[in-house]
Amino acid sequence: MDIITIIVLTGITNLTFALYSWQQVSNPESHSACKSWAQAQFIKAFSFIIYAIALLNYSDDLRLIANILILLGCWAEARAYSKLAKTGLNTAYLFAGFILTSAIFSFMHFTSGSGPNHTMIITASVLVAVPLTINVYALYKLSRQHPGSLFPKVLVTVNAFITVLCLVRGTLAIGNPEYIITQALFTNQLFIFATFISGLVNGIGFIGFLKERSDEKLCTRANIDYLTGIYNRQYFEKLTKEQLANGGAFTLYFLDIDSFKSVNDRFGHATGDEILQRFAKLLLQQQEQHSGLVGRLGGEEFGLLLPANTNMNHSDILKHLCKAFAAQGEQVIGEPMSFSLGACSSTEAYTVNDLMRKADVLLYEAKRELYESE
Ligand SMILES: Nc1nc2c(ncn2[C@@H]2O[C@H](COP(=O)(O)OP(=O)(O)OP(=O)(O)O)[C@@H](O)[C@H]2O)c(=O)[nH]1
Repeated sequence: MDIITIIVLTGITNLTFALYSWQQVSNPESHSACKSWAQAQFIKAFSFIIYAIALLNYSDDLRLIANILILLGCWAEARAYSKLAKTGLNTAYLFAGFILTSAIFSFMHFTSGSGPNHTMIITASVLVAVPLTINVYALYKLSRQHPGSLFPKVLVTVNAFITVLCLVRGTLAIGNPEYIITQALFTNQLFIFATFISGLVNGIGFIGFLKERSDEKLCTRANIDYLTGIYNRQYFEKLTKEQLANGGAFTLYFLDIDSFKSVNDRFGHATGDEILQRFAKLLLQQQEQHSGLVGRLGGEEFGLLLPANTNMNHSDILKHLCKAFAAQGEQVIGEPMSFSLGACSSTEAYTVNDLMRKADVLLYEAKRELYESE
């Protein structure tokens, strides 16, 4: 296929990906890197179209502009991948990289003689390989962060491939005046075609990864209690059921904050919310320390599942929780807070419903005793 046709096709591919990811920017589940990536694709699409026009019109000035835009697009893409993988690479450094590579490119452009020539192929190939190497680094980090996902692996492979291809192309052009972009050399055509295919795979990989992440976020959100950030009743029940089905030995505790209505009535709903959040935080600490499981069952009622073989006695864990919650109450409302509990061991129930019902009955009895003693 003709080189200019492939360049135009590459531009159209970039434009399609740019429009798609730009549309995703408003999706609340989407990643902030989506916007940077869309910007990079717009710049690349524009630059390839300009490049094709420059070659058709034999315009050196347009070719310079197109090449600088290609460099900008590549650095913008490196910025998007750096954001995605949280490499910590500052945008200012990446922008400085763009300015430096553009300055080198412009200098080579004006000193290498008119028209497309092999010196410019060497220069462009080496300079574009710099942001591409940053892409490879960022995407390698991303694939380490998401070992279960195929998309970062595809992205790192395709970016590594195109980086090597750039360097091979640059090396082939050294000392070979025949090597000009418009020449129908097989390796030249192959390079342009490989760029097109890589751009295609790159876009599919990025969009696939974004989609996977947003699905994951939605799924997590559906399982999390909005106020406290811990599992909601439905998911807590599901995980408890799984533990029971797997023959796990544990005790399920139902914890209910005492006189919570009066906190709302006296100090306001926002203070009540804060108490709930602080209690959930204390429970989360127990989950982490003792490989347990916590969830908000509704209102001011929480579930805590502790494995039978914790490194600390269950009653000591609960005493510690009581003390910590009383202290939180002192801090927020100037009075100690307390909770009542009901418990059921996995050896005393066959189904999760049975387990929860037994814990609930004991919790109800504990509450009754509390009111009788007051
Ligand atoms: N601030 C706040 N209050 C909530 C939330 N969900 C439920 N509540 C309130 O929690 C209160 C629960 O009242 P009760 O069931 O009587 O609980 P209590 O006052 O702790 O009484 P006992 O459980 O019997 O000790 C109600 O006033 C609900 O409006 C929430 O998300 N935030």
